[in-house]
Amino acid sequence: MTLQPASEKFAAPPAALPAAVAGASAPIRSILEMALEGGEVSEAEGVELFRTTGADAEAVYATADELRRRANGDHVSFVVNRNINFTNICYMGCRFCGFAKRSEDKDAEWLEPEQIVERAQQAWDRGATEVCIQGGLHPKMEGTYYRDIVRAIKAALPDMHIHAFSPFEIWYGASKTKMSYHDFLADLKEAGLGSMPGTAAEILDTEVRMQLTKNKLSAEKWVEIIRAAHEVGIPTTATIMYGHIDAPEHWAAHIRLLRDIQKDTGGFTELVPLSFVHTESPLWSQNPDKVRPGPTALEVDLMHAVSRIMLHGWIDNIQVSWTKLGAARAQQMLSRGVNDLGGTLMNESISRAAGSAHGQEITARELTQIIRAAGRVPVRRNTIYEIRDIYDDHDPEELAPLVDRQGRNPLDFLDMFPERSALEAAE
Ligand SMILES: C[S@@+](CC[C@H](N)C(=O)[O-])C[C@H]1O[C@@H](n2cnc3c(N)ncnc32)[C@H](O)[C@@H]1O
Ligand SMILES: Nc1c(NC[C@H](O)[C@H](O)[C@H](O)CO)[nH]c(=O)[nH]c1=O
Ligand SMILES: N[C@@H](Cc1ccc(O)cc1)C(=O)O
Ligand code: SF4
Repeated sequence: MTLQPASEKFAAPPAALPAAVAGASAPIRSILEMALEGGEVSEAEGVELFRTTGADAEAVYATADELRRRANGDHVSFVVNRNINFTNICYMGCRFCGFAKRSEDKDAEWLEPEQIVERAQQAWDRGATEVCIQGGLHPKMEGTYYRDIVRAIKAALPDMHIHAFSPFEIWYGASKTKMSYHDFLADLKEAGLGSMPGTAAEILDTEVRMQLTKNKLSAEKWVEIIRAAHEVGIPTTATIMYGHIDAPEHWAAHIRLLRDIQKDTGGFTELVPLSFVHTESPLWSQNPDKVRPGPTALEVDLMHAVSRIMLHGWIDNIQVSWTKLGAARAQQMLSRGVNDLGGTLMNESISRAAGSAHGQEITARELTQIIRAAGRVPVRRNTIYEIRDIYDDHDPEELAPLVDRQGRNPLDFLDMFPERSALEAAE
């Protein structure tokens, strides 16, 4: 991989301890001081940090904020992208998922390659640099469909970055075509796949996965596919879906596992903590006594902060998901170790299907306002975190104009998407 471990990019400058660390209890203070001196937080120490409250939790946030500042400075990034969920037809039966439908359901969807290309073209015309493509595991789909999608988009839009297909989809395509993960991935890369979402990770623990997904894609297979992707030169994101039947022990083990992989491959671009959205999730509605309705506010704060601390020097981009948390909470996460607000998305549907009400899209203008209001500098990036624009003019009225490829401001004409307006009107 060409991606360089962040530890080599940023030597840890000795700095004064954040004041809040002094207010922590002795055991927490010693873990945080060690982390601030460049030490590595172990899995057991991670669990301790996840269990903090009050002044201890404040010290964890201050440490995360300091490490974020050392790694990313004042920049907070985002990418202009569009989600294309080419089908929601899926029979895998993951119990947390509100997105999957059966073929006969009235809201079942299937997009042909021409329709996918049309959406990618509209996104390109609005200034998107990435399409983020994921779908259900349709029972009648050919394993070669994944490659067909990539080829069709690249033929029309050679410069569009294709960020697509979770390890679960790769497992499905490789099984259907009877190819090894390595060969299947190399084939996709050759067709033009740029990177992969590290979804389907959920909680990388066998017992938890038995209850969430009947272990259809095991933790070991998720890791094997991610390692194979990094090996063939496909970077991936990393995710953790938390706040259901999981506990701090699972979170610390999950994050340590991601760190171990990163030490070998350098292939992760970012971690995206995904709060479990319970409202329309069968997992919750069928077991409201045993399943938590998503993480508490404290858990959300700690997830972002402890991830930053445990991954420091290895995965230095911590993304908050505005679609799970909404804009206001996403902004608060900027003081919990977060340096990235993810994508504009244009058509978010997975969180919506699970009951989330934060809309299908956020404009780049809204993102820049959120970032500025937090006293940081908005930065537009591409998928692999190369900086494209820095909006360091702090007068909001004099924003550097964000202009699409036809010279229009792509951020202010949402009515170009009739399906969005119709859905939003129906809410
Ligand atoms: C819906 S799947 C689509 C791709 C592919 N079918 C898969 O499972 O990997 C993508 C991801 O959405 C997330 N997701 C699904 N339902 C969710 C929910 N109720 N709350 C939070 N995240 C959810 C999970 O992390 C899942 O891996
Ligand atoms: N957090 C969510 C994302 N994040 C992914 C980004 O939008 C982007 O694709 C990635 O950072 C690579 O550049 N996407 C979703 O669809 N839903 C989320 O909740
Ligand atoms: N975070 C994923 C994308 C994603 C996350 C959550 C979702 O519900 C859907 C998609 C990525 O790597 O790009
Ligand atoms: S999470 Fe993915 S694989 Fe599982 S049911 Fe939902 S769409 Fe299907």
